[in-house]
Amino acid sequence: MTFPALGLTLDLRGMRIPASYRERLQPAFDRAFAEMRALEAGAIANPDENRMVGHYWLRNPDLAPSEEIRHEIRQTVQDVKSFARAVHEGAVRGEEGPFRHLLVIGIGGSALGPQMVAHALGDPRYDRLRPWFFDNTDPDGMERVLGQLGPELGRTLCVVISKSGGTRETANGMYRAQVAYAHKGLHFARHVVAITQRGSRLDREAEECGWLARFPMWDWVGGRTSETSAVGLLPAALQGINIDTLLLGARSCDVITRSDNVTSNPAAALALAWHFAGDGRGAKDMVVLPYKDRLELLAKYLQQLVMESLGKELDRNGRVVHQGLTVFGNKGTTDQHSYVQQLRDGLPNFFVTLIEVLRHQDGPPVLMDTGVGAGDYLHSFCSGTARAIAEKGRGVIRIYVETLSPFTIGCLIALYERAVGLYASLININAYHQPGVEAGKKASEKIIGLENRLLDQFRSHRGWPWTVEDLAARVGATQELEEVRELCWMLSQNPASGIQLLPVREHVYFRAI
Ligand SMILES: O=P(O)(O)OC[C@H]1O[C@](O)(CO)[C@@H](O)[C@@H]1O
Repeated sequence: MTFPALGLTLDLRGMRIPASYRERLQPAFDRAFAEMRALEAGAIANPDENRMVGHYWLRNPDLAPSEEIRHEIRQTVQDVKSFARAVHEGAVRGEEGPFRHLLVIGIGGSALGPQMVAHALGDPRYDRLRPWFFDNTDPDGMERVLGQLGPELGRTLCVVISKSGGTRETANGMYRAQVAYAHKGLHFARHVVAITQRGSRLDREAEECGWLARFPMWDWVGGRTSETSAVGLLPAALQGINIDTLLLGARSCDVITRSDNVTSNPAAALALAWHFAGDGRGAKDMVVLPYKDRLELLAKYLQQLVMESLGKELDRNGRVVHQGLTVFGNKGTTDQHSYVQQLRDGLPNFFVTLIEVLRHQDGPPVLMDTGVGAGDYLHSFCSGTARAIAEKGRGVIRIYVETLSPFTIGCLIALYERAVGLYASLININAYHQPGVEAGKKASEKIIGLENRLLDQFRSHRGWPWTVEDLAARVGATQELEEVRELCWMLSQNPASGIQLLPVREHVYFRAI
């Protein structure tokens, strides 16, 4: 199927989907289309959290169910653009001059979209602000970024993004940044904006401390579908990317993927292909291989969009189903020299999506010694790999986009958002909550609590050599012996903790020095 208005072609012939399979799924598709219509009209499509699901409104506010929401969306886009303009013109500037760098602090849906878009559309040679990211609580990762920013911190604008406003990794990133500014005698508040829900902890801090600006997130936008909200738009606009065109790409794709006809709706066709490949149970993994360096982070972005949405224990009727669709991939042709060997000859537990950008570069190509350009090779490897994999009976989806631009990126984002939503309806799961993520968060809080109790114990008995068992007993954690052992080991490997490991014959002791 070719969509000239999108500059996009989807070729599913390599999936060999029998017409009878589509016909069998037609009633499920009819339901999925009806559910999608209801979702776009403002139904509580995320009943577990009692929320509407409104990412499609972000690029077409007229669709939103109330005037208040329509106004907020429009106003936010205006505010994003005015703020970015003021930054670019130097009207809003850092304490040491006009902003030249952008440090985005966020995680998951509050980082992956901005990272993917920055990588796809930016260029350090021309970016208005150069983007950097804290997307983890890894101190070494943060130091590496700060080290590179070095003397430029006073010309670095931080964008702290957290829908909930309470995500620990993001709070740590923000705290580390605050310390860095303070260390240089700079005021953090004059170099930072927040994107979060009104009234969240982050929002309150931003307001109380007089940050440069605050932009809203809403409970009806999920993190993994937030690229067309301020979460994605503000970093992109600051970098100098045309966000109107990105929104237009998403809106144009929405128009086409709103069709009720599976054979002419690329998102529905993708959902059909995923269903066929994995028998509606995710039995086959989805390998995403864009043949384009700039799209290297697309698979990582789609990994969250697809796996956090579809990886669910229960269906919407509360039955245990253990659903999901595993996504991985980096970029072609590079991956051909890595795991593609297995794709052709090994376990047939996957289907592959090859994404090709037909225009290779803006300027004229440098011809290779063979008389053609490097991009011609990129095409030949993509096409050759598609054939080689298909020859072995493995499923191949091909997506062609004419050029890589803000329009195309908006279009790809919208295409996959809709495909995920339709597929979730087909398999009867709620794509818009993520109950599983909470378990890990709660467990980690307990471990931090245990670490604090251990440190208190160590500090109140400096020099005393403890066995793990004795320590666990002293802090009331005899049931968590493994956690105590891991913590002591981890602390002893970080000299700043002041905890030492003392091997004495066959025993291991730990002590505070
Ligand atoms: O934007 P927040 O609230 O900081 O959350 C970040 C990410 O964390 C998650 O809730 C999962 O932990 C994602 O769904 C979300 O994108």
